[in-house]
Amino acid sequence: MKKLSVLIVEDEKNLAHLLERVLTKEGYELFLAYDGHEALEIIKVNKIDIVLTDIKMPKVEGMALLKQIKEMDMAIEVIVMTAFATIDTAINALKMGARDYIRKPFDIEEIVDAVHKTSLLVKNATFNSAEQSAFSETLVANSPKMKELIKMVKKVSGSVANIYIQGETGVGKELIAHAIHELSNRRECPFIKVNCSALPETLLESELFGYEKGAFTGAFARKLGRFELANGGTIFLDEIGDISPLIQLKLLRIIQQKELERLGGTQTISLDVRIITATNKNLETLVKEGAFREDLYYRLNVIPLTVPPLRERVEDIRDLIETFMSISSSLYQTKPKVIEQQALEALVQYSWPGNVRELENIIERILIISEGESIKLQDLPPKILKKNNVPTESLEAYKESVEAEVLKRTLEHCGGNITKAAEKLGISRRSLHRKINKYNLNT
Ligand SMILES: Nc1ncnc2c1ncn2[C@@H]1O[C@H](COP(=O)(O)OP(=O)(O)OP(=O)(O)O)[C@@H](O)[C@H]1O
Repeated sequence: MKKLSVLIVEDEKNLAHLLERVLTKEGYELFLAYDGHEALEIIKVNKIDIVLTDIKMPKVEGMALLKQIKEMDMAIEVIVMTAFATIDTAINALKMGARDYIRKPFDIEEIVDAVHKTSLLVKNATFNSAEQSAFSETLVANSPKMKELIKMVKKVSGSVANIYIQGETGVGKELIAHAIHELSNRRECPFIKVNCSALPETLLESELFGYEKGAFTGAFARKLGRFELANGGTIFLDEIGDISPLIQLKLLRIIQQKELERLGGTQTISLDVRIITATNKNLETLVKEGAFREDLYYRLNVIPLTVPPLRERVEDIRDLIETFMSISSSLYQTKPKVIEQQALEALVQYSWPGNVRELENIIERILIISEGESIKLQDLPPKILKKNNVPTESLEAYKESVEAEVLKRTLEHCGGNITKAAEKLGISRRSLHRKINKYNLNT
């Protein structure tokens, strides 16, 4: 973590240098000013976290300095030092926003303690605002339905209860699960995601619960399971509706006993993991059909959350476009485009079966292939234009134009290196060669 910076404002040079030496040793980055003017100049051009200032000083007096610092940046914490400490000056300083005051003469330890205490506050504030902005910058939630959901997310993030997130494919279930973790007091521990539908039963079992060396043929070394890795934090089990009866039973045991044993192991490991599950299937129906254990369903579904489909929150579309435009344009190093009203209206009318992920993909493609500075109706894919009666090229021609453009950009990005480009595109070198010939990209 970056060192916190402390500015000492003190006209007694010997004292200023003594404080500088001691606080540097304590791990702070130090700045020195011998009067208030100098202090303000330093604050203007440097990122200062804590100011330690004398009250009686030439030029700008300590109280006036405190006022100006707070006007410049409320987040800077100020500790005042004074030889004339009456209760009144102390109270005034605190009223004006000082964090602490210290009476002169003081022990050096007193100053170090006060700076340490204040630095904890600074670190917490920085951390919280970083989390907060990470949360709000990436997660668009302006529609009434999303605002309601976010309200719930904030409410439940503080509890330890298991959460079950429902919602169609691509609505943002994982993003919400992550937000819950980031807003909880588990944020400093891991957030571990497992896609339960991606692995066959035995692999999923060892992935989740881990195994000891020799537990089965091929278990050459101990492997820690995802539950163990998530200890203290959150595990996000995506596509939970797809887990087999055996895994359902093991999961139920873990939730009940709050401990696990690795496969082939005898040691019991205590677990403190919050479980967030998600699925775009209807888990209740699976329970009714006997495919999912009812007792497990109730354990997982302590707090149910539903992420609404995009068609029910079209108010978010404009901001989502802006978010994806800015992500993609920095990825492809191109200028972001603005959306024209007609095009926005067409997007609002579309049904969005693939939800936010589908919008994300469309914006990425438009940024790559469309030429103008803005997104026009004609730039939208045929499936969206169909409803708007806009004549357009055939689907095949459209697909090919996208493919050619993606290949061209990737090749450029990889400096013409076929192996790298093929790897990036997830296709074989042979197939890339064929496409290069097809689209005449050699020249
Ligand atoms: N509200 C939102 N604001 C910004 N981006 C979003 C929002 N919702 C979803 N996204 C983005 O859309 C994409 C799909 O979201 P995510 O993977 O969270 O959906 P999901 O519901 O978990 O999907 P699946 O059903 O396939 O598991 C991600 O890239 C995510 O960052």
